Parts: sequence; structure tokens; C-alpha cells
Amino acid sequence: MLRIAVPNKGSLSEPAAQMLREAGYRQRRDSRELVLADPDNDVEFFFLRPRDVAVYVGAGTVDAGITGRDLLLDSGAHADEHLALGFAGSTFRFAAPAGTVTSVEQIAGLRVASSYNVLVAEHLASLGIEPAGIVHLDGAVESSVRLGVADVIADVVETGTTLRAAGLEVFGEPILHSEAVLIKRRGGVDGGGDPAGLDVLTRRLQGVLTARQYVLMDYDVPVALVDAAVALTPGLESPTVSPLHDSEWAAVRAMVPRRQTNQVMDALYDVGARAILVTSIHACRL
Ligand SMILES: Nc1ncnc2c1ncn2[C@@H]1O[C@H](COP(=O)(O)OP(=O)(O)OP(=O)(O)O)[C@@H](O)[C@H]1O
Ligand SMILES: O=P(O)(O)OC[C@H]1O[C@H](OP(=O)(O)OP(=O)(O)O)[C@H](O)[C@@H]1O
Ligand SMILES: [Mg+2]
Repeated sequence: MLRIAVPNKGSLSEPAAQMLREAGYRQRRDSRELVLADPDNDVEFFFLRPRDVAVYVGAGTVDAGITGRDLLLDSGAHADEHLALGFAGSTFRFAAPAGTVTSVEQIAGLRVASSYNVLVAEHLASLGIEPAGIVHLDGAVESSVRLGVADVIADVVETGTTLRAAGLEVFGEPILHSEAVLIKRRGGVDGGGDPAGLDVLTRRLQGVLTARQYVLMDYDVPVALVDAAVALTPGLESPTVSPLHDSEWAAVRAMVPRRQTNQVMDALYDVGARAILVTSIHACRL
């Protein structure tokens, strides 16, 4: 039975549960449940603090886990990213009161507050910059400068709303682009390969990612224009082209990136395609 660690609260928890549900797994009904067996799928879920997921995976007491790339790197755990999951996207950045600090080099000799000390220390060391110290805080890091325990902060930024509300501005390049990731133990099981069942979990999650990123497009097009139309909808491998009762027309079906749906429909219409239909993909295995 594959043992999978899942965040029990915070920004990652609900979207992780939703993705697993879409991948056909049972998920808990009560947010206080700590363990959930799903015997039909031969997996067991352990609901753990987002920060602790990498620790358990690194120790090998669970086989895989869902966490943030930033949390994984900060943990120093013996675990690696296996699959990017496309949600909980954020950047990890330095910020300071507007106009006070404008370059990363200026951090030398200053106090930096963060919940991600390891990440910050490694990043500054790699740049050869020595801060006066790194102050570890559990959260609400944006308040630390106003309250006098630090001069700059390093924190998760998504929309920037929290920073603005605290009168802070980002400076320097992003330290990291993060998102939710599926992780596994570094070096495999007892020095061997991946844990049994990880391949199935991975294919299922990839199926959800594909179903979210693509739509299915159907259209009719005059046979003489099939090549021009198909060039606009090459699909993943090759589009399906079927004959129609009217032998001068053909029907085409192809997967199209969801973001390009309307541009592709406009272009197909211009080429001469008609009856263009778009449907969502519920699940898939590529
Ligand atoms: N506003 C946000 N938008 C997108 N991702 C975020 C946001 N805040 C946090 N994250 C991501 O979620 C993960 C951390 O989750 P969260 O903030 O819920 O944990 P935590 O701060 O340890 O928990 P809590 O805040 O409940 O104590 C990180 O991977 C981080 O990049
Ligand atoms: O750029 P924004 O969209 O404003 O989002 C970023 C904020 O979200 C997270 O905070 P969270 O809600 O997890 O609180 P915490 O600081 O207590 O962890 C993060 O630590 C930032 O403070
Ligand atoms: Mg948080």
C-alpha cells in the first residue's frame, strides 16, 4: 500500500485534496481526520503539516508527499521533486519598506526575517552576502520590520496584497518560483527504484494536469481544407480525421491547450471550419 503525505491545512490543503479527488482517490470529509485508507486504490493518506511533509518523505516513513517547492528546499530533507502539480504558484522574494533597500547586495549587515531560514541562508551564501542575522518567524513576517525585529524580509508573494498592506516593496530577482509538487525520497527505496505504486499515482496526477490544461475540439471542414485546419490543431500525437456522410466534408477531433481555445476557434473559422465544438476533458491517461 502506497503511503502518501498530504498537507492538513493552509494554502496547499484544499487544492491538493481536490486534485487527488479528481484523480479518483478517496479524501477525508472531516478536516480533523489524520489518516485515511483507500483500499480500492491501494493507498493510505496521512494528513500532516505542510512543513513536515518533506521530513516524513525524507525519512522514508511515507512513500510520497505533496508540499510546496519552497517548503521542500527549506526542509533540507532527503527528498526530491518528482512532479510539478500546477497549483499554489508563488514567488519567494526579498522586500523592505518602500525606498529603503533596493538591491540584494545591500542586505549585507542587515537583519532578515523569514519563515524559510535555510532557503534564505543558502541563497545569500551563494551570492557571498553576509546578513547581520536571519530572524526565524512562524508567519505574518510582513509585520517584522514595522515591529523592529528586522530590516528586510524574505517571504512568499503571490498577489503582493500582503506586502502592500504592510508598506513593503519587493527588490532584487525572485529567489525562487514555487508551486505544489509531488515529492519522493532521494535515492529511491533502500537505494533502489521508486516505491511500488508511485507510477500509478504519477500517471493519475498527470491525467488531471492534462485534463485541466487541454480541451477537446471537434469541427467539420471541407476535405480540401483539412491540411490547413489540422495545422492549427496538431493535437498531442495526431488529430483524428473521420469521413462525413457528405463526402466533400470531414470531421476532425483534437486536443487543444485550454488557454488558446478561442484563438484556435477564430483561426479555424477563418480557414473554413464550421460546427466547432469544445468539450472539457474529465479524465485522461496519455
Ligand atoms: N498566498 C499564497 N498563494 C499561493 N501559494 C501560497 C500562498 N501562501 C502560501 N503559499 C504556498 O503554500 C505553502 C505554504 O503553505 P501555508 O502558508 O499554508 O503554510 P504555512 O504558512 O506553513 O501554514 P500556516 O500559514 O497555516 O501556518 C508554500 O508552498 C507557499 O509557497
Ligand atoms: O502576495 P499575497 O497574495 O498577499 O500572498 C502572500 C501571503 O500569503 C502567505 O501568508 P499566509 O496566509 O500563509 O499567512 P502566514 O504568513 O501566517 O503564513 C504568505 O506568507 C504571504 O504572507
Ligand atoms: Mg502561511
